[in-house]
Amino acid sequence: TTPCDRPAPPTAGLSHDKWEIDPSELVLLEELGAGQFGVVRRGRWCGYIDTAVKMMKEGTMSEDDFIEEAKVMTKLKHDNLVQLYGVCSKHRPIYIVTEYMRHGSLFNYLRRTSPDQLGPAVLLGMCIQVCNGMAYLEKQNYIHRDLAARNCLVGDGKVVKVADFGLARYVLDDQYTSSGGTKFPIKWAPPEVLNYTRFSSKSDVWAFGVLMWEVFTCGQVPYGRMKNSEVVDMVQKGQVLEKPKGCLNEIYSVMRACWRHMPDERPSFRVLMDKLTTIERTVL
Ligand SMILES: CN1CCN(C(=O)c2ccc(Nc3nc(-c4cccc(NC(=O)c5ccc(C(C)(C)C)cc5)c4)cn4ccnc34)cc2)CC1
Repeated sequence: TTPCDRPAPPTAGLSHDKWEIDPSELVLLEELGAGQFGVVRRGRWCGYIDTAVKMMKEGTMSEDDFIEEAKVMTKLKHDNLVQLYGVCSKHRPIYIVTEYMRHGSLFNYLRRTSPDQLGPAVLLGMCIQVCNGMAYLEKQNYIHRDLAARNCLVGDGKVVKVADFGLARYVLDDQYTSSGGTKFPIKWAPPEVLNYTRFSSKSDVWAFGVLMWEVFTCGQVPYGRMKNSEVVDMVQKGQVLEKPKGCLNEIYSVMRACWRHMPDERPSFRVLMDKLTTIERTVL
């Protein structure tokens, strides 16, 4: 069903798949950047809804599998998830249409915003918002597979939302999908993913710990300029990221809990929400 106020034709309910967007309802505007799949542009839908439109470069993703999954993704609704509005899949390249987030990725926002605007309370608030979105995905038994500050987005009023959840499953580039590949997000991966590619909500928790480190360092790159192979050795040996400068011990302890070697010993996102909101309420 289209939000364009034109009354949908009587057959719409039957033939029209509600996750399918009619490209004639979309006006494409400026380019926002390029990612794993190609160009992303801002768009206007039905003349009034701001959107981000990923134009999927041919051969970069398994399109039919993704279009099947899009039906499920459009049902995932939470204030801290970037909402998938739908897809334009009747032409090539296919478009993935989501809500628009005006300030871009959390990673770039942290690096470009002056530190006085990023006090501990603001940084903790950002982590809590990501944790909230991830706790909803965990409850839906939905694994992100590439949680990182680059895959979270910032909107009006410093709202932070998790983007591109589950999309990693449809990338065809094996430099990205295999843990030995040059584009695999090694620095956000726990031992069981490095060794067995075993993804779970507990591997998302490990990545969330690294995201917390990215936030409390205001956008530094984890493990600096270390090579992927050196990071793998370090993680296998149980060495983890150091406490960011000025980061409260209570907050660093939560990061450390996310980096426990055994997945089952890591807290769930539900438990992380309680830990982080308790710190916010009592310490900050
Ligand atoms: C004042 N500043 C000026 C500069 N600036 C911007 O240009 C800017 C403003 C808004 C932006 N918003 C969005 N940008 C994007 C965007 C832009 C470029 C690339 C991407 N990401 C991708 O294309 C992408 C991400 C992840 C993945 C895998 C599957 C690997 C996980 C594959 C592909 C997203 C998506 N969005 C979804 C909702 N809102 C946005 C992005 C950039 C930010 C504000």
